[in-house]
This record gives sequence, C-alpha cells and structure tokens, in this order.
Amino acid sequence: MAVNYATVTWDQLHRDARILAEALVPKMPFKGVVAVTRGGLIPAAIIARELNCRLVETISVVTYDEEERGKPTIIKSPDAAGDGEGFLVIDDLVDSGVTARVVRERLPKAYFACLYAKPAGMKLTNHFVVEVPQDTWVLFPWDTAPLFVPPLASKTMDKAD
Ligand SMILES: O=P(O)(O)OC[C@H]1O[C@H](OP(=O)(O)OP(=O)(O)O)[C@H](O)[C@@H]1O
Repeated sequence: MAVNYATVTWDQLHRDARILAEALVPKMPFKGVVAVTRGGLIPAAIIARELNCRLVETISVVTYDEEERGKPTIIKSPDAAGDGEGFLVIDDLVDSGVTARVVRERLPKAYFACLYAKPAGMKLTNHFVVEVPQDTWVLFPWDTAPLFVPPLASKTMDKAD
C-alpha cells in the first residue's frame, strides 16, 4: 500500500526524459520506439524526438480489472516491432514489474528503458533514470492539477479559534 507521494512536474518529466535519451545515445541506432501505453506515450514522444526515431509503435497491457489486480493482457500488439530486435521500449514507470514482464515476453529482443523504477521491478529494465521507493506513489503531470493550498498562518489561526 502506497504511503508516500512523489509529484513529477512537466519540467521534471521532460528533464528526466532527456536524461534517458542521452543515456541511450550509445545504443543508437534504433529501428523505432515502442511506447507502453498510456504512461509511456509522452516519454516515448520526447525520446523519439531526441533520438530521431520516426517509427513509433505502441503496446497496451491491461493489468488492472476494476479495483482488483487481474491477469495482465495485451490488448494492442506492437506488430511493427516484430520480436523487438533493434527497437527501444519506453515506459514511464516500472512498479511491480508485471507490465514489463509481459512486454519483454512479447518483445524479447527489444531494449527496455523507463524513467522511474521501483525495486520490485527494476531488474526487468535495461535502463532507468530514477529509483523510487516501493511505498511511494508517483503522481505524473497528466494525472494532477494545481490546487489552492491555504496559507500556514490561516491554519494556525483556525486552531486558535
Ligand atoms: O510494474 P507494474 O506494477 O506493472 O506497473 C507499471 C505500469 O503501471 C502504469 O500503467 P497503468 O497500468 O497504470 O496504465 P496507464 O499507463 O494506462 O495508466 C505504468 O505506466 C506502467 O505501465
């Protein structure tokens, strides 16, 4: 169960995607990029731009059924990527590793990279940028919005009332 939150802003995400792209330069050229939807879509777009990859494929793995964890299923296959040879797979986060395991089974020859990785799944990646503690829930910019936060002084005054 997640007990901590780590908020990632658009700027941080862009910076981390560029850091990942730079680390991948020695692995070039790639035939194309496979984005793990949906979280991998925006990181993959940034990295495809940096690495000059025009071919962008997607794979969609559905892991959760309602609130309960279900059997992971590929609902969109990355047909253009074959067995993954020469392709770069990009996801935003590897958490338990369930999604990454399914993707790797489908694309065994691909290079798998992500921005953030938790200990339970990080061994399934070829490269990641930032390690995140297992109990931390990463809040991505597409999942969040700025909210008004009351000043500390007003909270103190409320207590005094
Ligand atoms: O390592 P795991 O425990 O499998 O978790 C990681 C996966 O979870 C998130 O996707 P999610 O299933 O939330 O779907 P989404 O990207 O469409 O929101 C994330 O984008 C990864 O693909």
